[in-house]
Amino acid sequence: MTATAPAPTVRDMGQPAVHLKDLNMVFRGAQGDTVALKDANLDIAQGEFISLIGPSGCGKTTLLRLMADLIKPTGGELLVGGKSPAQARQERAYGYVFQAPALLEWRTVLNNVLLPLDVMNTPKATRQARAHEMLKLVGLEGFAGRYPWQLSGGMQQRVSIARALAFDPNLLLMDEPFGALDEITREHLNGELLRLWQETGKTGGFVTHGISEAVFLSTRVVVMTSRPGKIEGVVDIDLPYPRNVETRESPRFFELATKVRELLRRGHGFDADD
Ligand SMILES: Nc1ncnc2c1ncn2[C@@H]1O[C@H](COP(=O)(O)OP(=O)(O)OP(=O)(O)O)[C@@H](O)[C@H]1O
Repeated sequence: MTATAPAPTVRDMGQPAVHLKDLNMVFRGAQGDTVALKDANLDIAQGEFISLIGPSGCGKTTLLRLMADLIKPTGGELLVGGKSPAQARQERAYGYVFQAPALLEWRTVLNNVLLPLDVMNTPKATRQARAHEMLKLVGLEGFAGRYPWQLSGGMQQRVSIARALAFDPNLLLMDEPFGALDEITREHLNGELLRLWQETGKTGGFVTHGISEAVFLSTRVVVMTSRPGKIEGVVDIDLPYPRNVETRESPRFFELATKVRELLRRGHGFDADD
């Protein structure tokens, strides 16, 4: 399905959804220190969709994990919705989707989506309705009774997204959710994710290796480089909505993809002619 909802209102410059100021993350190890993130500065506005792109090891997952309070920064400032990541986590301000679907094989699709609601003891009367609503949102209402192993990889990731949205978080963090899928399935799911983002008005943080995917989905693409991991540049994606197959074939799409590619090449130390 292609996105048909009206363009979202982004860049609400009130309280940023995420605020990074000189953020640093150094992993200390027996073999020496790894500077996974150096002096990162970024504000993500409410309702934006930001992609993080860059070579392997440049700190994309680290940045996402910091936002999700899965690890603590070694320096700098990080606020999620104006609060510390720990507080944001307690208040269920974000949902997290991992690279692999991470579903419980012995629970049905519905019960996987219900899991966080069960754990948090959400009132029983609303739990089921909420889980069904989320499955509908990701286009899987007919699969509630199936088990994860009966679904394709793409469908499993949609269940993961439904589960991450169960608490109605403001921020949806996704770490290469479609990385293992074939190109056409990924393009289809990009369209679905864009629709979902527009329908829900969530703020999106998305890690990817795909330039097309990043440009198609995002309001801005954050290009990162490695050794040490840092933000090399940010590309504004001014493609109109709705975005669809034609969007990917438009001259502006190619211009923006080229811009992202040039920043990536600069980060790699390649010249334009290499
Ligand atoms: N828990 C950890 N302990 C030690 N080093 C770590 C840890 N997590 C990440 N690193 C190191 O930090 C750097 C950044 O890793 P990160 O996983 O954030 O990169 P990435 O950009 O997401 O890579 P990829 O695209 O391959 O997933 C790497 O050099 C990695 O080895």
